[in-house]
Amino acid sequence: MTLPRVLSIAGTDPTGGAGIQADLKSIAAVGGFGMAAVTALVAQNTRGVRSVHTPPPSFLRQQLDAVSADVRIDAVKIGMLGGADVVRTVTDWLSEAKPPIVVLDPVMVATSGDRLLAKSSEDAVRSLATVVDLVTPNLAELAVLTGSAEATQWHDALAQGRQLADSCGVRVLVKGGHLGGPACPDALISGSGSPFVVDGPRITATTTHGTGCSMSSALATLRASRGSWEDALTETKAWLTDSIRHGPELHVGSGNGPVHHFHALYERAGLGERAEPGGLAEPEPAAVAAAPPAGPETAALWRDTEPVRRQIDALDFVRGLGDGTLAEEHFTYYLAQDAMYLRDYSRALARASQLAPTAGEQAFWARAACGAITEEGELHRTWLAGHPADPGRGRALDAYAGLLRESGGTYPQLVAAVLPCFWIYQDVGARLHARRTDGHPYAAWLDTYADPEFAASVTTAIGYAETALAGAPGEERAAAADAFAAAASLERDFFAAPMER
Ligand SMILES: Nc1ncnc2c1ncn2[C@@H]1O[C@H](COP(=O)(O)OP(=O)(O)OP(=O)(O)O)[C@@H](O)[C@H]1O
Ligand SMILES: Cc1ncc(COP(=O)(O)O)c(N)n1
Repeated sequence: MTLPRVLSIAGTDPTGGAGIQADLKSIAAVGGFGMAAVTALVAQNTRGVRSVHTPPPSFLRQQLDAVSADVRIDAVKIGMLGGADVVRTVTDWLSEAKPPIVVLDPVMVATSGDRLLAKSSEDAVRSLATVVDLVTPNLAELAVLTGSAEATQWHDALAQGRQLADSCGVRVLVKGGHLGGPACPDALISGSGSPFVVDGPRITATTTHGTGCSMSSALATLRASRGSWEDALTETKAWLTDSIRHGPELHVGSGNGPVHHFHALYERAGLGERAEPGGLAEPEPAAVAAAPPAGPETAALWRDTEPVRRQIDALDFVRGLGDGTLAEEHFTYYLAQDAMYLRDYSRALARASQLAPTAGEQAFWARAACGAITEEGELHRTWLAGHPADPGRGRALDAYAGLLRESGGTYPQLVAAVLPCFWIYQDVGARLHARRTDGHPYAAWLDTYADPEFAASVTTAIGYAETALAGAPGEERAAAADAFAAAASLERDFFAAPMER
């Protein structure tokens, strides 16, 4: 049988993990012949997007016509479109070329948090969704397409998928990649039948750059060769899960790395780094790495606080917390202060939710505000129940609470002020956790801050900070950078306080 000839219409990623480069690898990996028409040239890497160059839509049309005039196209995958005139060009071409299978991955925002579709073009993408066979939004894109808040629960995501399927008369793939928890389900929703759900484990690796691109092109290819969407999804899911799992073997980039599209082929050929004997080890080191910056703004914040972060690492308190030699008296004092801090911190997060410009950010900060006093607070309540202490508010605590109160003037400043408590904690927690020994006395603390779910929310917070800072006027941006630096120093003082009393 002829290999399916599959055309990707998408943007580029020069690091090869997302966009057209990922599409071509996916199509080849699952048994198709890949072709590509470029919508936009994107200067990006595994850490984020730097800039986008969009050639005239008439030139995209020439590319599309050149392909359809010569090649019988078995399936099309559409990815990044960038703007409404590009969406129109693709829609017009589809109505003339009439490819038999069309999958639309409605790319709007990259994993790094950078926008890849102008906000004003969201309606155009919604109309394009009515003329394709399958739409594969992630949870944030599903929320935009249905005009809802981003789903945090699987059943809400399914309800939004159903809403989109009904309103656009299209088949929808609801993807659980952005949900918390150990599972990563995906579901096909169409017509009035029940969803076709394929379960998969969540891999604790950061190699998830381009998963949406890879998935949609593999689905287009396998739908063409297998003949049913259900079979295509089942096969795509198994292949993609393994590709994410093997991603860390590639060592590409320091941000969210690519998946290993050809892991099975390379393994058979004995190429590249091999999986651990005895099976595929969960990539622990990737799971405990510090979250990367989301772009130039957060990269600058992180770089400028390096000296303070080194001081934190050198503190006796932090060293003792890491190797378990810290006296209980100091840990108890620290946790008692931290329990009070979390109440203040939660109020600052709630204020960030109040000022948030988008519903997604509003929900995220509100959840974080709640989590600070419920989940994180639980750790404190459990320890302090067995180690009663009533030390009163220390100086470092008051200074930190003061900074959080005073930084509430603008959204970028407030987000910058709350960010170190996410980012530095995850960085310190993850590195200490990596050296954690059995029977460690402070294991519960280390586990909380090295948790992949916490790491995911840190990445989200960094992404929101990047967007807020990038869009802020110069003066606000400077105030935000000051707030981040001040909060980082107060993190250091807070860790130093128990032993300096
Ligand atoms: N950590 C993970 N472990 C296992 N599967 C994952 C993980 N992250 C994403 N996936 C899977 O990858 C596919 C793409 O889902 P996701 O929700 O990440 O899409 P996306 O956000 O569009 O992707 P992209 O990161 O390219 O924008 C889905 O099948 C999802 O279940
Ligand atoms: C050209 C292009 N298309 C799509 C994505 C989304 O992929 P991700 O969300 O994994 O960054 C991207 N980064 N670049």
